[in-house]
Amino acid sequence: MSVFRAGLFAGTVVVITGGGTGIGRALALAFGELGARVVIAARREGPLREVVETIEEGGGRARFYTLDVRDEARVEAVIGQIWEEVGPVDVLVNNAGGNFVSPAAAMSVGGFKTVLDINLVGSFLMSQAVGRRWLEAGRGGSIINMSATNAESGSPLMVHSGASKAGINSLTQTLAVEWGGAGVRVNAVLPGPVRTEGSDERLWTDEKVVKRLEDGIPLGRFAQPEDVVGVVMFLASEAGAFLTGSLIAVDGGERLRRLIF
Ligand SMILES: CCCCCCCCC/C=C/C(=O)SCCNC(=O)CCNC(=O)[C@H](O)C(C)(C)COP(=O)(O)OP(=O)(O)OC[C@H]1O[C@@H](n2cnc3c(N)ncnc32)[C@H](O)[C@@H]1OP(=O)(O)O
Ligand SMILES: NC(=O)C1=CN([C@@H]2O[C@H](COP(=O)(O)OP(=O)(O)OC[C@H]3O[C@@H](n4cnc5c(N)ncnc54)[C@H](OP(=O)(O)O)[C@@H]3O)[C@@H](O)[C@H]2O)C=CC1
Repeated sequence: MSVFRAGLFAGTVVVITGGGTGIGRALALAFGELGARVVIAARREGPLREVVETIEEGGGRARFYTLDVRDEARVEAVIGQIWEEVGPVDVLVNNAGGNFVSPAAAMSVGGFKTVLDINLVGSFLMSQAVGRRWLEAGRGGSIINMSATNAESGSPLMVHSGASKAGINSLTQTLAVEWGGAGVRVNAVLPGPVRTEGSDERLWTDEKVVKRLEDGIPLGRFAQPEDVVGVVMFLASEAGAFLTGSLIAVDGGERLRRLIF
């Protein structure tokens, strides 16, 4: 049961990239439960189809489109299709993301650019395709970018991810200012470590590291995808009507901890 009121997002079209797994999946299910028309988009059909079926089994409405957020032509085509087939988008959640652990000195420029392209360029392309249509139609909307706390701290072995998320924070603030007059709000959520399919496979593979990280989280546990949902709902709803350009950490206090004593 959601703490938000039933039907909060009825009549609202919400697009979530990377909505087939992890944080994006949790968001898709939550928006579906609150009445949104949920559109999820990522590369693999299997996880997307499962989420759409789960939402529909619960009485919600959802559909999926396959796309790579790095592919400008495909992004433009899919956003055009969504406008025609589902309706004008109200909320865009740029959640698709990639990361892997590598010492900076050993990372290929291809690896560095790959993560920049997915996280930063992908968020730009999606925001541009949706934002252009909002500006042309003279209607507002809400963009929520999935950043991370490594944007604001030194997180070794993630030089590509940290740089991309810092870029996302800047993108968030600039678009908030540039499009604010048109009624477009742009905010970012910064999770700390979260257990998800993608991160368990690539980042949190060593249980000793997980335990050490967990011991350093003031709220005493690792985040689950559901921990990120509430703040996104808040930002997407009328309760967030006067928030734009805000960067909100959701990390149980992890970023503040200094192990001195
Ligand atoms: C503590 C405080 C916490 C701080 C708080 C916590 C902050 C965490 C922040 C973020 C967390 C997350 O994002 S968790 C989300 C994790 N989920 C995901 O990553 C899902 C999507 N990921 C993917 O699809 C892949 O992993 C990814 C590599 C990113 C993209 O796949 P692609 O098929 O496009 O790319 P590929 O062709 O395989 O690879 C492209 C290039 O990258 C290189 N590459 C790929 N994997 C590599 C690896 N493991 N090590 C080295 N290099 C690698 C390849 O060699 C290629 O280099 P060249 O041959 O030289 O070109
Ligand atoms: N887990 C964590 O510890 C943290 C995660 N985050 C951020 O949260 C977001 C979600 O990550 P999380 O749920 O953990 O990871 P997941 O790997 O579970 O989810 C990432 C999703 O993004 C999609 N995706 C990846 N690359 C592309 C692409 N090029 N085009 C379209 N879709 C793509 C994937 O689907 P597919 O492979 O089918 O394309 C996948 O569904 C990311 O932006 C991540 O950086 C932030 C802080 C911490």
